[in-house]
Amino acid sequence: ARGVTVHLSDHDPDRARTAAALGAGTDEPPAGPVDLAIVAVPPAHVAATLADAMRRGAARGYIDVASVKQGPRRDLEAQGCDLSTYIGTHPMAGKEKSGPLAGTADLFEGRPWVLTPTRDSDTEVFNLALELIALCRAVPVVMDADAHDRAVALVSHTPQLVSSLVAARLEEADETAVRLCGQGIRDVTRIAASEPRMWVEILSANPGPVADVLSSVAADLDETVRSLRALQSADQDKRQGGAEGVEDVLRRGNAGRVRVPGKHGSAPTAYETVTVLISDQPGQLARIFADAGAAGVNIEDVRIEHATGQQAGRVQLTVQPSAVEGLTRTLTERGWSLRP
Ligand SMILES: NC(=O)c1ccc[n+]([C@@H]2O[C@H](COP(=O)([O-])OP(=O)(O)OC[C@H]3O[C@@H](n4cnc5c(N)ncnc54)[C@H](O)[C@@H]3O)[C@@H](O)[C@H]2O)c1
Ligand SMILES: O=C(O)C(=O)C[C@]1(C(=O)O)C=C[C@@H](O)C=C1
Repeated sequence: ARGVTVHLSDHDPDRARTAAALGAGTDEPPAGPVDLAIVAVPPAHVAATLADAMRRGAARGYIDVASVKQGPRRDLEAQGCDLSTYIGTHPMAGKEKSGPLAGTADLFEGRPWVLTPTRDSDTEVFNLALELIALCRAVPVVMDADAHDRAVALVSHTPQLVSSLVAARLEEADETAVRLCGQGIRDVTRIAASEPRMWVEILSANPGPVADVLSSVAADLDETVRSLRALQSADQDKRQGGAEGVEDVLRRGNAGRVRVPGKHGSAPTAYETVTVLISDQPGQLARIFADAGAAGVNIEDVRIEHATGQQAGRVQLTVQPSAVEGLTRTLTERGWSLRP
Protein backbone atom coordinates (compact mmCIF):
# COMPACT_ATOMS: atom_id res chain seq x y z
CA ALA A 1 0.00 0.00 0.00
CA ARG A 2 2.95 2.36 0.60
CA GLY A 3 4.85 1.34 -2.53
CA VAL A 4 7.54 -0.70 -0.73
CA THR A 5 8.65 -3.99 -2.29
CA VAL A 6 8.19 -6.80 0.24
CA HIS A 7 9.66 -10.30 -0.23
CA LEU A 8 7.98 -12.96 1.92
CA SER A 9 9.62 -16.16 3.05
CA ASP A 10 8.33 -18.80 5.49
CA HIS A 11 9.44 -22.32 6.29
CA ASP A 12 5.90 -23.27 5.26
CA PRO A 13 5.75 -22.03 1.63
CA ASP A 14 1.94 -22.20 1.62
CA ARG A 15 1.83 -19.47 4.24
CA ALA A 16 4.09 -17.16 2.23
CA ARG A 17 2.00 -17.88 -0.88
CA THR A 18 -1.24 -17.10 0.98
CA ALA A 19 0.19 -13.86 2.38
CA ALA A 20 1.38 -12.88 -1.12
CA ALA A 21 -2.07 -13.63 -2.56
CA LEU A 22 -3.58 -11.34 0.08
CA GLY A 23 -1.37 -8.49 -1.15
CA ALA A 24 1.33 -8.58 1.55
CA GLY A 25 4.17 -8.82 -1.00
CA THR A 26 5.77 -11.37 -3.29
CA ASP A 27 6.98 -14.85 -2.36
CA GLU A 28 9.74 -14.54 -4.98
CA PRO A 29 13.17 -14.20 -3.35
CA PRO A 30 14.94 -10.84 -3.77
CA ALA A 31 17.70 -10.55 -6.39
CA GLY A 32 20.18 -9.24 -3.79
CA PRO A 33 20.40 -7.88 -0.26
CA VAL A 34 17.31 -5.91 0.84
CA ASP A 35 17.23 -2.78 3.05
CA LEU A 36 15.58 -4.37 6.06
CA ALA A 37 14.92 -8.00 7.04
CA ILE A 38 11.94 -8.38 9.40
CA VAL A 39 11.88 -11.65 11.31
CA ALA A 40 8.34 -12.54 12.44
CA VAL A 41 8.68 -16.14 13.63
CA PRO A 42 7.83 -17.64 17.05
CA PRO A 43 10.18 -16.27 19.76
CA ALA A 44 12.25 -19.46 20.21
CA HIS A 45 13.18 -19.42 16.48
CA VAL A 46 14.05 -15.73 16.21
CA ALA A 47 17.81 -15.97 16.88
CA ALA A 48 18.40 -18.93 14.53
CA THR A 49 16.36 -17.29 11.74
CA LEU A 50 18.20 -13.97 12.18
CA ALA A 51 21.61 -15.65 12.36
CA ASP A 52 20.85 -17.53 9.14
CA ALA A 53 19.75 -14.33 7.36
CA MET A 54 22.87 -12.50 8.61
CA ARG A 55 25.18 -15.28 7.43
CA ARG A 56 23.58 -15.05 3.98
CA GLY A 57 24.02 -11.26 4.01
CA ALA A 58 20.29 -10.97 3.27
CA ALA A 59 19.90 -7.32 4.33
CA ARG A 60 21.55 -4.06 5.44
CA GLY A 61 19.61 -4.16 8.70
CA TYR A 62 17.74 -6.75 10.71
CA ILE A 63 14.82 -6.50 13.14
CA ASP A 64 12.54 -9.00 14.82
CA VAL A 65 9.01 -8.40 16.14
CA ALA A 66 8.91 -11.00 18.94
CA SER A 67 6.89 -10.30 22.07
CA VAL A 68 9.99 -10.60 24.31
CA LYS A 69 13.23 -8.73 23.79
CA GLN A 70 16.00 -9.92 26.14
CA GLY A 71 15.99 -13.58 25.08
CA PRO A 72 16.44 -13.10 21.31
CA ARG A 73 19.31 -10.62 21.88
CA ARG A 74 21.06 -13.01 24.31
CA ASP A 75 20.63 -15.94 21.90
CA LEU A 76 22.00 -13.90 18.98
CA GLU A 77 24.99 -12.85 21.07
CA ALA A 78 25.62 -16.51 21.96
CA GLN A 79 25.64 -17.33 18.24
CA GLY A 80 28.41 -14.75 17.72
CA CYS A 81 26.32 -12.51 15.41
CA ASP A 82 27.11 -8.87 14.60
CA LEU A 83 24.61 -7.11 16.85
CA SER A 84 25.25 -3.63 15.39
CA THR A 85 22.95 -4.31 12.42
CA TYR A 86 20.19 -5.80 14.61
CA ILE A 87 17.49 -3.98 16.57
CA GLY A 88 14.91 -5.86 18.60
CA THR A 89 11.41 -4.41 18.11
CA HIS A 90 7.87 -5.23 19.23
CA PRO A 91 4.67 -3.84 17.74
CA MET A 92 1.99 -3.72 20.46
CA ALA A 93 -0.63 -4.92 18.06
CA GLY A 94 -1.81 -8.33 17.12
CA LYS A 95 -4.64 -10.75 17.33
CA GLU A 96 -5.67 -13.89 19.10
CA LYS A 97 -5.55 -15.60 15.69
CA SER A 98 -2.35 -16.45 13.86
CA GLY A 99 -1.44 -17.12 10.26
CA PRO A 100 -1.61 -14.91 7.17
CA LEU A 101 -5.41 -14.87 7.05
CA ALA A 102 -5.47 -13.06 10.42
CA GLY A 103 -3.37 -10.17 9.07
CA THR A 104 -4.86 -6.80 8.16
CA ALA A 105 -3.20 -3.81 6.51
CA ASP A 106 -4.20 -1.44 9.32
CA LEU A 107 -3.09 -3.71 12.20
CA PHE A 108 -0.38 -1.35 13.45
CA GLU A 109 -2.13 1.99 12.93
CA GLY A 110 -1.87 4.19 16.02
CA ARG A 111 -0.32 1.38 18.11
CA PRO A 112 2.92 1.66 20.08
CA TRP A 113 5.86 -0.11 18.38
CA VAL A 114 8.78 -0.61 20.74
CA LEU A 115 12.40 -0.35 19.55
CA THR A 116 15.23 -1.57 21.79
CA PRO A 117 18.45 -0.18 20.26
CA THR A 118 21.69 -0.28 22.24
CA ARG A 119 24.73 2.03 22.17
CA ASP A 120 26.24 -0.22 19.48
CA SER A 121 23.21 -0.12 17.17
CA ASP A 122 23.85 1.22 13.67
CA THR A 123 22.06 4.57 13.18
CA GLU A 124 21.17 3.64 9.61
CA VAL A 125 19.37 0.48 10.80
CA PHE A 126 17.58 2.48 13.50
CA ASN A 127 16.39 4.94 10.84
CA LEU A 128 15.21 2.09 8.59
CA ALA A 129 13.20 0.62 11.48
CA LEU A 130 11.71 4.05 12.25
CA GLU A 131 10.79 4.43 8.60
CA LEU A 132 9.02 1.05 8.64
CA ILE A 133 7.10 2.05 11.77
CA ALA A 134 6.08 5.35 10.18
CA LEU A 135 4.94 3.53 7.02
CA CYS A 136 2.76 1.28 9.19
CA ARG A 137 1.42 4.44 10.91
CA ALA A 138 2.48 3.08 14.31
CA VAL A 139 3.98 5.13 17.15
CA PRO A 140 7.67 4.45 17.92
CA VAL A 141 8.64 3.94 21.59
CA VAL A 142 12.32 3.49 22.51
CA MET A 143 13.08 1.33 25.59
CA ASP A 144 15.75 -1.00 26.81
CA ALA A 145 15.03 -4.70 26.45
CA ASP A 146 14.83 -5.34 30.20
CA ALA A 147 12.34 -2.50 30.82
CA HIS A 148 10.32 -3.71 27.82
CA ASP A 149 10.07 -7.26 29.16
CA ARG A 150 8.93 -6.02 32.59
CA ALA A 151 6.36 -3.66 31.03
CA VAL A 152 4.82 -6.31 28.78
CA ALA A 153 4.66 -8.73 31.74
CA LEU A 154 2.18 -6.22 33.21
CA VAL A 155 0.25 -5.04 30.16
CA SER A 156 0.26 -8.11 27.90
CA HIS A 157 1.59 -11.37 29.35
CA THR A 158 -0.30 -11.40 32.68
CA PRO A 159 -3.56 -10.27 30.98
CA GLN A 160 -3.19 -13.22 28.59
CA LEU A 161 -2.92 -15.65 31.51
CA VAL A 162 -5.77 -14.03 33.45
CA SER A 163 -8.00 -14.18 30.35
CA SER A 164 -7.11 -17.88 29.90
CA LEU A 165 -7.80 -18.56 33.59
CA VAL A 166 -11.26 -16.98 33.39
CA ALA A 167 -12.08 -18.83 30.14
CA ALA A 168 -10.79 -22.11 31.61
CA ARG A 169 -13.63 -21.97 34.18
CA LEU A 170 -16.02 -22.49 31.25
CA GLU A 171 -14.41 -25.71 30.03
CA GLU A 172 -16.42 -27.98 32.32
CA ALA A 173 -19.26 -25.55 33.00
CA ASP A 174 -22.89 -26.48 32.53
CA GLU A 175 -24.38 -25.59 29.14
CA THR A 176 -27.18 -23.73 30.95
CA ALA A 177 -24.56 -21.33 32.35
CA VAL A 178 -22.52 -21.04 29.15
CA ARG A 179 -25.52 -20.03 27.04
CA LEU A 180 -25.91 -16.92 29.21
CA CYS A 181 -22.52 -15.52 28.13
CA GLY A 182 -22.90 -11.80 27.46
CA GLN A 183 -20.54 -9.10 26.30
CA GLY A 184 -18.65 -8.93 29.62
CA ILE A 185 -17.13 -12.39 29.37
CA ARG A 186 -16.54 -11.95 25.63
CA ASP A 187 -14.45 -8.83 26.37
CA VAL A 188 -12.47 -10.58 29.11
CA THR A 189 -11.80 -13.83 27.22
CA ARG A 190 -11.11 -12.78 23.59
CA ILE A 191 -7.37 -13.40 23.91
CA ALA A 192 -7.96 -16.76 25.60
CA ALA A 193 -8.39 -18.04 22.01
CA SER A 194 -4.65 -17.40 21.35
CA GLU A 195 -2.26 -20.10 20.18
CA PRO A 196 -0.93 -21.96 23.30
CA ARG A 197 2.38 -23.01 21.71
CA MET A 198 3.28 -19.40 20.86
CA TRP A 199 2.38 -18.25 24.37
CA VAL A 200 4.40 -21.00 26.04
CA GLU A 201 7.40 -19.65 24.11
CA ILE A 202 6.60 -16.04 25.08
CA LEU A 203 6.09 -16.86 28.77
CA SER A 204 9.17 -19.12 28.84
CA ALA A 205 11.22 -16.12 27.77
CA ASN A 206 9.75 -13.84 30.49
CA PRO A 207 8.78 -16.06 33.44
CA GLY A 208 10.12 -13.99 36.37
CA PRO A 209 8.41 -10.64 35.64
CA VAL A 210 5.14 -12.40 34.77
CA ALA A 211 5.26 -14.47 37.98
CA ASP A 212 5.85 -11.22 39.95
CA VAL A 213 2.74 -9.54 38.51
CA LEU A 214 0.65 -12.69 38.77
CA SER A 215 1.57 -13.13 42.43
CA SER A 216 0.25 -9.59 43.13
CA VAL A 217 -2.95 -10.57 41.33
CA ALA A 218 -3.07 -13.73 43.47
CA ALA A 219 -2.74 -11.64 46.66
CA ASP A 220 -5.64 -9.44 45.52
CA LEU A 221 -7.63 -12.58 44.67
CA ASP A 222 -7.07 -14.01 48.17
CA GLU A 223 -8.18 -10.72 49.69
CA THR A 224 -11.27 -10.59 47.46
CA VAL A 225 -12.23 -14.17 48.38
CA ARG A 226 -11.89 -13.22 52.07
CA SER A 227 -14.15 -10.19 51.49
CA LEU A 228 -16.78 -12.29 49.71
CA ARG A 229 -16.75 -14.88 52.53
CA ALA A 230 -17.20 -12.03 55.02
CA LEU A 231 -20.25 -10.92 53.02
CA GLN A 232 -21.80 -14.32 53.80
CA SER A 233 -21.35 -13.77 57.55
CA ALA A 234 -24.26 -13.26 59.97
CA ASP A 235 -22.18 -10.57 61.69
CA GLN A 236 -23.07 -7.06 60.47
CA ASP A 237 -19.50 -5.67 61.02
CA LYS A 238 -17.96 -8.52 59.06
CA ARG A 239 -20.39 -7.96 56.20
CA GLN A 240 -19.51 -4.25 56.25
CA GLY A 241 -15.77 -5.11 56.06
CA GLY A 242 -16.47 -7.52 53.21
CA ALA A 243 -18.39 -4.89 51.22
CA GLU A 244 -15.54 -2.40 51.73
CA GLY A 245 -12.99 -4.97 50.54
CA VAL A 246 -14.97 -5.68 47.37
CA GLU A 247 -15.54 -1.98 46.72
CA ASP A 248 -11.83 -1.31 47.15
CA VAL A 249 -10.85 -3.75 44.41
CA LEU A 250 -13.55 -2.42 42.06
CA ARG A 251 -12.45 1.18 42.66
CA ARG A 252 -8.80 0.30 42.09
CA GLY A 253 -9.94 -1.36 38.87
CA ASN A 254 -11.65 1.89 37.80
CA ALA A 255 -8.46 3.81 38.58
CA GLY A 256 -6.33 1.41 36.51
CA ARG A 257 -8.76 1.29 33.61
CA VAL A 258 -8.79 5.09 33.11
CA ARG A 259 -5.02 4.93 32.65
CA VAL A 260 -5.34 2.73 29.55
CA PRO A 261 -4.44 5.08 26.68
CA GLY A 262 -7.17 6.01 24.20
CA LYS A 263 -7.13 5.92 20.43
CA HIS A 264 -3.70 6.52 18.83
CA GLY A 265 -1.98 6.34 22.21
CA SER A 266 -3.30 9.74 23.22
CA ALA A 267 -4.45 10.57 26.71
CA PRO A 268 -7.75 8.87 27.47
CA THR A 269 -10.78 10.99 26.67
CA ALA A 270 -14.08 10.56 28.45
CA TYR A 271 -16.40 9.54 25.61
CA GLU A 272 -20.08 8.74 25.86
CA THR A 273 -22.05 6.03 24.14
CA VAL A 274 -25.30 6.21 22.24
CA THR A 275 -26.99 2.82 21.94
CA VAL A 276 -29.14 2.05 18.89
CA LEU A 277 -31.35 -0.98 18.45
CA ILE A 278 -30.97 -2.67 15.06
CA SER A 279 -32.65 -5.58 13.36
CA ASP A 280 -30.46 -8.20 11.70
CA GLN A 281 -30.84 -6.88 8.15
CA PRO A 282 -28.20 -5.98 5.60
CA GLY A 283 -27.19 -2.34 5.40
CA GLN A 284 -28.31 -1.30 8.89
CA LEU A 285 -24.85 -0.32 10.06
CA ALA A 286 -24.10 1.63 6.90
CA ARG A 287 -27.38 3.56 7.41
CA ILE A 288 -26.52 4.38 11.02
CA PHE A 289 -23.08 5.66 9.99
CA ALA A 290 -24.61 7.73 7.17
CA ASP A 291 -27.18 9.21 9.58
CA ALA A 292 -24.46 9.99 12.15
CA GLY A 293 -22.48 11.64 9.34
CA ALA A 294 -25.56 13.72 8.48
CA ALA A 295 -25.61 14.88 12.11
CA GLY A 296 -21.96 15.96 11.65
CA VAL A 297 -20.83 13.47 14.30
CA ASN A 298 -17.46 11.72 14.33
CA ILE A 299 -17.82 8.15 15.63
CA GLU A 300 -14.78 7.33 17.79
CA ASP A 301 -15.53 3.64 18.26
CA VAL A 302 -18.32 1.19 17.64
CA ARG A 303 -19.37 -2.03 19.34
CA ILE A 304 -22.09 -4.43 18.30
CA GLU A 305 -23.88 -6.70 20.75
CA HIS A 306 -25.93 -9.49 19.26
CA ALA A 307 -28.81 -10.71 21.40
CA THR A 308 -28.56 -14.50 21.71
CA GLY A 309 -31.18 -16.29 19.65
CA GLN A 310 -32.78 -13.08 18.32
CA GLN A 311 -32.67 -11.33 14.95
CA ALA A 312 -31.67 -8.10 16.65
CA GLY A 313 -28.75 -6.38 18.26
CA ARG A 314 -27.52 -3.18 19.85
CA VAL A 315 -24.97 -0.88 18.30
CA GLN A 316 -23.03 1.24 20.77
CA LEU A 317 -21.64 4.37 19.14
CA THR A 318 -18.85 6.01 21.12
CA VAL A 319 -18.77 9.79 20.57
CA GLN A 320 -17.58 13.03 22.16
CA PRO A 321 -19.96 14.08 24.98
CA SER A 322 -20.79 17.29 23.07
CA ALA A 323 -22.08 15.21 20.13
CA VAL A 324 -24.59 13.15 22.10
CA GLU A 325 -27.53 15.55 21.89
CA GLY A 326 -27.34 16.18 18.14
CA LEU A 327 -26.75 12.51 17.36
CA THR A 328 -29.66 11.38 19.53
CA ARG A 329 -31.97 13.92 17.89
CA THR A 330 -30.98 13.04 14.33
CA LEU A 331 -31.19 9.28 14.86
CA THR A 332 -34.60 9.56 16.52
CA GLU A 333 -35.87 11.80 13.69
CA ARG A 334 -34.67 9.22 11.20
CA GLY A 335 -36.64 6.44 12.87
CA TRP A 336 -34.01 4.64 14.97
CA SER A 337 -34.90 3.22 18.39
CA LEU A 338 -32.39 4.35 20.98
CA ARG A 339 -31.73 2.55 24.24
CA PRO A 340 -30.45 4.11 27.46
N1 LIG B 1 0.06 -12.34 17.29
C1 LIG B 1 0.32 -11.28 18.02
O1 LIG B 1 -0.57 -10.74 18.66
C2 LIG B 1 1.72 -10.72 18.04
C3 LIG B 1 1.88 -9.35 18.31
C4 LIG B 1 3.17 -8.82 18.34
C5 LIG B 1 4.27 -9.65 18.12
N2 LIG B 1 4.07 -10.97 17.86
C6 LIG B 1 5.25 -11.79 17.62
O2 LIG B 1 5.32 -12.04 16.22
C7 LIG B 1 5.94 -13.28 15.98
C8 LIG B 1 5.06 -14.09 15.04
O3 LIG B 1 3.79 -14.26 15.65
P1 LIG B 1 2.47 -14.42 14.75
O4 LIG B 1 1.32 -14.21 15.67
O5 LIG B 1 2.60 -13.62 13.52
O6 LIG B 1 2.53 -15.97 14.44
P2 LIG B 1 2.17 -16.78 13.09
O7 LIG B 1 2.04 -18.22 13.48
O8 LIG B 1 1.05 -16.13 12.37
O9 LIG B 1 3.48 -16.58 12.21
C9 LIG B 1 4.69 -17.20 12.48
C10 LIG B 1 5.22 -17.75 11.16
O10 LIG B 1 6.56 -18.18 11.35
C11 LIG B 1 6.76 -19.32 10.55
N3 LIG B 1 7.96 -19.99 11.06
C12 LIG B 1 8.08 -20.69 12.20
N4 LIG B 1 9.37 -21.08 12.36
C13 LIG B 1 10.05 -20.60 11.29
C14 LIG B 1 11.40 -20.67 10.89
N5 LIG B 1 12.30 -21.29 11.64
N6 LIG B 1 11.75 -20.05 9.71
C15 LIG B 1 10.84 -19.40 8.95
N7 LIG B 1 9.53 -19.31 9.30
C16 LIG B 1 9.14 -19.90 10.45
C17 LIG B 1 5.47 -20.09 10.68
O11 LIG B 1 5.30 -21.02 9.61
C18 LIG B 1 4.45 -18.97 10.65
O12 LIG B 1 3.99 -18.70 9.33
C19 LIG B 1 6.19 -13.92 17.33
O13 LIG B 1 7.54 -13.74 17.68
C20 LIG B 1 5.26 -13.16 18.26
O14 LIG B 1 5.81 -13.11 19.57
C21 LIG B 1 2.83 -11.52 17.79
O1 LIG C 1 -4.82 -9.78 20.56
C1 LIG C 1 -4.54 -8.59 20.70
O2 LIG C 1 -5.37 -7.74 20.70
C2 LIG C 1 -3.16 -8.11 20.87
O3 LIG C 1 -2.88 -7.02 20.53
C3 LIG C 1 -2.19 -8.99 21.42
C4 LIG C 1 -0.94 -8.51 22.10
C5 LIG C 1 -1.24 -7.63 23.34
O4 LIG C 1 -1.13 -8.15 24.45
O5 LIG C 1 -1.53 -6.45 23.20
C6 LIG C 1 -0.34 -9.79 22.44
C7 LIG C 1 0.95 -10.08 22.33
C8 LIG C 1 1.81 -9.28 21.48
O6 LIG C 1 3.12 -9.38 21.81
C9 LIG C 1 1.30 -7.96 21.20
C10 LIG C 1 -0.03 -7.72 21.25
